[in-house]
Amino acid sequence: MTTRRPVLVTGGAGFIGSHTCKLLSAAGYLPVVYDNLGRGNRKAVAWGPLVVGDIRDREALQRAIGTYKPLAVIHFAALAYVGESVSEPAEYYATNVGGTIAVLDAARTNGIDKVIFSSSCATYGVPEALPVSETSPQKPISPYGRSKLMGEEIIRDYAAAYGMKYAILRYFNACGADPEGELGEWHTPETHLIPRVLMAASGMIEAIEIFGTDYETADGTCVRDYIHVSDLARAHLKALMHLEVGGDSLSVNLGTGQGISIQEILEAVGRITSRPVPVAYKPRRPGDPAGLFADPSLARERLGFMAENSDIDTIVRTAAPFFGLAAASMPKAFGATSTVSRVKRASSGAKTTKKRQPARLAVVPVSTVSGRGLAELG
Ligand SMILES: O=c1ccn([C@@H]2O[C@H](COP(=O)(O)OP(=O)(O)O[C@H]3OC[C@@H](O)[C@H](O)[C@H]3O)[C@@H](O)[C@H]2O)c(=O)[nH]1
Repeated sequence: MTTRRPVLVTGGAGFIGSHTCKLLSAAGYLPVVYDNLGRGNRKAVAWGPLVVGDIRDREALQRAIGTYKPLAVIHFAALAYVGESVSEPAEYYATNVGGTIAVLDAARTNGIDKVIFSSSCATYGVPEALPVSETSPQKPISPYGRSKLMGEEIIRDYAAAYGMKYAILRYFNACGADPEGELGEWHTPETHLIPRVLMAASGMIEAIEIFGTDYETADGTCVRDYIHVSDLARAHLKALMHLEVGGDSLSVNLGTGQGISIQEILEAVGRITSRPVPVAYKPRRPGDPAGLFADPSLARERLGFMAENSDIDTIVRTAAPFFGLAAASMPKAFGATSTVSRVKRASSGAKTTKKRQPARLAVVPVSTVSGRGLAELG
């Protein structure tokens, strides 16, 4: 039996971390999860040991690294709610900046020279142009986004001074769930759009609140770049293998390059789950850019990474069972071609070029629904 090579995965009990651990294990690594379980889930740690510890606890980090001698650190652990970061900046800077420094110090003092860091499209703030490339100015507009940008800058300084190599991965909107049904998205509280739409479809919440229908987008709702968590996991594996063979440090976007509107997600959930989706229209949420999607070409060039399972049908079909919803039909195989193409735009206000199969359910477009009270889609 071959010995699996250990990798320390901070935040490995969380959404993206746990999916990455599953893939790391399949690829022959031993994911050693280091997580304080504050927002992670013990049950999501199934592919290697769990060390319960906080990233701000330098002694506990030293002990974990001393015990397992990982070849690299994948640093997911962070607080990641934009809104909460505005009301609790101290927590965000202590965890996301202070914790990152502690993780980097533990790595470098133990001779670990490979670090993969979870960054975010939130570091770009409101983009000046779309798609957002890595050369776009990073001007975050929330403490969360600033804490991630600070993490990036600290990693780059450490790499220059201490001979470390890094992969900084800027996620766009992570979503979906393990296609084998072993893992899902379970943030507490859940604030992200797709899980909340599924919660509304399953009756777990009264309605999905939609924040703004008057954006300068094709249908008035915000456009985002939703990338399947299994694609994100694969990008981490590629980044790790890139660093292991001596590849240079890199900072890349992880997105699909294509935007999809909230309205299109409502339609997809209604169609795929055959459930009505109660909607409550609300004013815009402060700090939301109208459109945000990635230029994904650098990740393709540097890592050979492209999103393969991030069409909206696959995202909804894999996420739905986690909310007690049966998808009307499951994908033939993970990676099956979507029946719904994504909306491609040169800018958030540009016209759409979409090719859709007719929805099985009558769907009420946002523009024809009263902006007040509850409306039902599907
Ligand atoms: O209940 C909801 C939730 C979200 N939304 C809208 O749906 C879109 C997506 O919102 P989400 O909260 O899921 O995701 P966001 O785009 O705000 O940020 C997400 O991606 C970037 C990461 O760095 C952040 O950590 C993550 O929260 C936004 O336009 C938001 O206003 C709703 O209309 N209703």
